[in-house]
Amino acid sequence: MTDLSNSVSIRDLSLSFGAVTVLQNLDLDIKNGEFLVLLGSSGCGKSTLLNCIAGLLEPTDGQIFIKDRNVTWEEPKDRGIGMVFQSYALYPQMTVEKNLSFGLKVAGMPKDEIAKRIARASSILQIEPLLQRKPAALSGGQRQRVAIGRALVRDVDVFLFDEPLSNLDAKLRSELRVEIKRLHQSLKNTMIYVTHDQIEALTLADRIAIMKSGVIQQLDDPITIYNRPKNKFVAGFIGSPSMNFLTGELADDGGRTVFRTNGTSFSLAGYETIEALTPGRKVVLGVRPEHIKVDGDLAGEEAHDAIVDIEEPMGADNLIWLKLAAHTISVRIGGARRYAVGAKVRLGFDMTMASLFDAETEERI
Ligand SMILES: Nc1ncnc2c1ncn2[C@@H]1O[C@H](COP(=O)(O)OP(=O)(O)OP(=O)(O)O)[C@@H](O)[C@H]1O
Repeated sequence: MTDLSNSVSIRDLSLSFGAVTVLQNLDLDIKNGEFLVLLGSSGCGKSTLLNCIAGLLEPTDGQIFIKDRNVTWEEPKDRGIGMVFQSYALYPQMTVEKNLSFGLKVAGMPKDEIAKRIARASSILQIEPLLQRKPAALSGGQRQRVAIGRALVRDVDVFLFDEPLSNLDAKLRSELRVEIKRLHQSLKNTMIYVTHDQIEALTLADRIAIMKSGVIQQLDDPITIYNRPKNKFVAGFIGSPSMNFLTGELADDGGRTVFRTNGTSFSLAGYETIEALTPGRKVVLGVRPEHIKVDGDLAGEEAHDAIVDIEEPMGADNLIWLKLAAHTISVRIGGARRYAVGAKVRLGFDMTMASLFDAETEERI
């Protein structure tokens, strides 16, 4: 049976650097074996939160529990965590093997146990052929594997990753991403992973915590975050190109409420039973590029006139940017379908997949 108790619990955590408050009264529970991604743009406080869990920063207030033990004031080495940084942080003068064994030796672990752990970690990470090399003779991807190995040999409860793939080129990044996922599937340890890369977050996470200005905006599984974003910030942060936002208002159209912008009306499928849809309310309609259909597939559906502005063919997909009244809209269609710039087309919005936000609070309706 899966153990659903918490691995890491953060209670009422606050941290300020002098007058600058980075985290304020933050609560977060991470389950045993969970892969939790802290996602947010630069400066939102995700590294600060990770460093508090690691014990590299002292919180101003609040508590941190790992496996039900209050570790708020414990040394990093006593917390049962292993940390992997963006910068690898390997000892340049030591071989890979020494880099892996050093911490264990200092802790007084018997030689044969150290050898066993290095053999296991280097087999999992496929770095056996590199053990006698020094870091300077390794590629970035290999160095990061060794850095992960150093956390692995310590046999920790919780792995903490701080943007571990940011220094690698795009191809290597996607390869190592798959390996980290595989590592989690086989080890089943709790992993907390900081990134600003939404693809890493969507592909790796069991749950994503999206942060803005030190506050968790939404904590959910990737599909929920993608399809039912809690507010306009989350909706716009996840998804590339970004969700289309149309500002307008609700209006009464012969007894049913519709969304109206620049004289165009959109029926609100899926929202029929929501009482908050008062005519006159200012709202923002959010629709992802893949939830808009173009021409052909529109038999009998509500359609809106638009003009093709720019085409961005991307191989498997074709991204087209269109002018719809005063709005610029992006639509993702199959790569084989091409449109001439200036072409007049008709768009169908899949309103069952759309999101409505209050224009003022930006919260989901
Ligand atoms: N020692 C410090 N003194 C003052 N302010 C700091 C200090 N360390 C971090 N900050 C501030 O705290 C905020 C959060 O920083 P943090 O590094 O946690 O952000 P982040 O989301 O991880 O961003 P990045 O991805 O750029 O690392 C930032 O505004 C930063 O300038």
